[in-house]
Amino acid sequence: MTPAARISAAIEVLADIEARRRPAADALKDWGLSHRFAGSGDRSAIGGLVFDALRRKASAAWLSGSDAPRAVLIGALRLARGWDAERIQSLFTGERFAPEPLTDEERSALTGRTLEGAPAWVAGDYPEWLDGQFAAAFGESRAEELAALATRAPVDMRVNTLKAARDKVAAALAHLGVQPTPRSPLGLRITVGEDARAPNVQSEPAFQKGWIEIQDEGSQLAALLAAADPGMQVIDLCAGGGGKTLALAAQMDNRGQVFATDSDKRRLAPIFERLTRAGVRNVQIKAPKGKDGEPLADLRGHADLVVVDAPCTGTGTWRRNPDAKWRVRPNSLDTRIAEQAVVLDRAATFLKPGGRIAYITCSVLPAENDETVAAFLDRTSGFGVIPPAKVAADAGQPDLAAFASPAGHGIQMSPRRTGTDGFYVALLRRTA
Ligand SMILES: C[S@@+](CC[C@H](N)C(=O)[O-])C[C@H]1O[C@@H](n2cnc3c(N)ncnc32)[C@H](O)[C@@H]1O
Repeated sequence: MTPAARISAAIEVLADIEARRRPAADALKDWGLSHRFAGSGDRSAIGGLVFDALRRKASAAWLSGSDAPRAVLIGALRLARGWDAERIQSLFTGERFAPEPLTDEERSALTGRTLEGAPAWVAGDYPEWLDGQFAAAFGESRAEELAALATRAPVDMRVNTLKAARDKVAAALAHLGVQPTPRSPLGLRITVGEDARAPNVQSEPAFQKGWIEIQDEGSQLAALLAAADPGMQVIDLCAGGGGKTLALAAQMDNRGQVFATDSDKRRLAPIFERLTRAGVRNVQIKAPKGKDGEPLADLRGHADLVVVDAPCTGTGTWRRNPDAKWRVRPNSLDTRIAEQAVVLDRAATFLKPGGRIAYITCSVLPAENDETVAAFLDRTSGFGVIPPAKVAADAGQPDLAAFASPAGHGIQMSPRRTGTDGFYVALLRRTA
């Protein structure tokens, strides 16, 4: 397919997402199935265009003066890819498979309109109903913070220290242009280029040998801040596919024990193969036992550390999942907040005196970060917050102390602040 034909296809997919209110991944998959001539390069280029348009949907519509899929894509080519009117026009020729030529209005919008005077939710590309939450999180800099969350994320990997050192892995992946991550001592990063196409890291021998896991630097830092030491008894209560479990086991150098569980058995499925590939030997998977059964009942009062990588809205990962930001609804936020309370109350039952809960989300909303922690502390005696500066220093990341959350209970990362996804981490110690 020509570059122009890919743009026409992306407009078609955006129209389908809009008309049928369906997830972008489903619309892209269907498009691929009904256009079998398109190769994998075409499909990934079209996906890149669609995701760039979703990242900048509100600001692109503002610039173009219309929220029609074609207008949004034109605006996004300018905003996300820095294309000028001439370059855009060179592809909008109306020739075979190319989109129709730019109209006079489209051309004048491209050259004349700017984001000056746009409200924060337009400049920052987020749903207006979340403005109060972002104002509480970031104050006057919320448009800049959210604009950073609307950029493309790099591909980050965590080096598995059970099997390899970072230098060795960097040498093995030199052909992908990897660089060390700025903060995590375990991370390597590949910056994604203008065409938004990321290399297929999973097909690399280094991946297959278990030297690396794909994990955002913020997620790596969250695991480091949890400070699991060799020999500890650790519970990973929301283990899901095991991203944090693997990081904790490596930090513990395969010594001590990690008990990994999740309320949804299906989510645990990938973990078994991942543990084997990574050479992890100190993890026990505890599948959930129906509605009321507690698979960790014999660990009550025993754990040094319970990691709660909580269910959340995922606002901190909008760079990677831009579709999600236009799909999040007030009732889904309420549901997540209720789940967070349940999981924190459950976590508290496993700690021995002096033990800690690491409460982690990939969200930047105070409602599911500081406010969830504050509500837990209000209803639970015998717990206190470990000051973020101490948490940061103990994990060998003193610079993160500068990013304390608004109420000061945790550390709030973000693309603009820390160059990572928007992870939140609070450490709570059982004092009695
Ligand atoms: C953010 S995801 C976990 C991601 C995972 N830790 C990782 O690093 O790949 C949150 C998980 O919490 C689980 N969850 C939701 N409510 C729960 C509960 N009450 N107890 C345990 N797990 C729960 C969900 O099924 C989901 O897998």
